[in-house]
Amino acid sequence: MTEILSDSEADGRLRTGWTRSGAVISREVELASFPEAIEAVNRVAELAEAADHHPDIDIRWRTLTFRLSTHSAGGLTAKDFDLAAQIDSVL
Ligand SMILES: C[C@H](O)[C@H](O)[C@H]1CNC2=NC(N)=NC(=O)C2=N1
Repeated sequence: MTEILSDSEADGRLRTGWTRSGAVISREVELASFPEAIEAVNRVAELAEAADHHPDIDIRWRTLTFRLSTHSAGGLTAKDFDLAAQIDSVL
């Protein structure tokens, strides 16, 4: 069972570009074009499958929003911050 992080633990792990709202962390990013945004989504999808942890993804033309929370645990866990770091590495 993955442990839920306290608010202060979560804030301490928050990466630049990400914000926390309750039990969710999110990052918005604007790519150069719609096809580039879709390619970015595909890179994130590969990472998510490998990690068996999946972000909610909002696609609006070339702006993407990634939201992470560990639904099964009902809060933020290390899995969210690990995947956030991986997402950053492919954007
Ligand atoms: C069995 C499998 O580990 C779970 O269904 C995973 C899949 N991806 C997931 N992704 C996210 N964001 N939260 C989860 O709780 C979750 N659970």
